[in-house]
Amino acid sequence: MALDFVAGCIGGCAGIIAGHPLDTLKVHIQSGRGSALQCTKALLKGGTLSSAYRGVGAPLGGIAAVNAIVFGVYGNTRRALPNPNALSTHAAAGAAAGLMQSFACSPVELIKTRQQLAKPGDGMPSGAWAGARHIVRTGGFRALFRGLGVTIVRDSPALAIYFTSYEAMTRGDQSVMKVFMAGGAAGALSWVVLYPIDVVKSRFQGDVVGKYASAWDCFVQSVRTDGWRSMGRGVGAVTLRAFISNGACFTAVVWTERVWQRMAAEQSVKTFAQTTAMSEAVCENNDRQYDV
Ligand SMILES: NC(=[NH2+])NCCC[C@H](N)C(=O)O
Repeated sequence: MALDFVAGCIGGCAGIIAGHPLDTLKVHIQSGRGSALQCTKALLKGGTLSSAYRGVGAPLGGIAAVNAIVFGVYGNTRRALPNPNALSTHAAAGAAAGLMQSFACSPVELIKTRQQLAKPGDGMPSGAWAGARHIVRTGGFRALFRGLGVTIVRDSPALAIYFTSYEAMTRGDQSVMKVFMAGGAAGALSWVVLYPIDVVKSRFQGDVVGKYASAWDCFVQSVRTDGWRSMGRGVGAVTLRAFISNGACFTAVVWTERVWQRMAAEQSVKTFAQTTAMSEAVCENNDRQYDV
């Protein structure tokens, strides 16, 4: 359990760091800032590491909470179901995890999205906590949960697909290359299938002026003004991001598990040696005392 959590956190951080610049590109394309090429050029103009990582604080800071929920709910649901190894069980446990993590993930992504889209002079501070406080101050506590419903609709099926496809691809051999490829493919699949929902979510959460009354209204208005094609815009960026990010994530998870297990094994060898040395000392002492 503790291992799942530590590995999940290290993996999550690796995934975020590897994927954030492409995530920002995705959000810009989704929000209608231009084509993939135009947005890439505009973002590269920023040119610094700090502009590439603007908005990374909230996901990085929130990953512990999000992954505690994801891996906790996923593991416990799996074990509670009658057949923990069936693919359908992985799917059900993934869906449950996706539902529960949305309550943490949605506000985290709201702060991230607002910071990624912020322009100078918007008054949006760059730190994660300052960003949260700004949102609460300007829109009340409820504003922090704008987009919760659409996050649930995206992430329950997404995490079912994610865990089921990863499991199906890694049965048997777990070499680093295979883990990276399977993690990447599972991540990419989980994003591509539900992509239009993510477009609506980014647009809805990025809307600071209250243009959209609800996520549904955001969908209707977006299709009406920007056409159906707007629902697929940015899918290239998201696929690349998801592949790199989730490949890195699962590789770090498996690496952490291996290091942990090796440390645990070394520890038990040490404990065994200590116990043996101790009992030998006791024997010797007895021998001396009783003169045998
Ligand atoms: N569509 C999803 N939410 N898929 C689950 C993958 C989550 C993973 N942390 C990522 O950001 O890629």
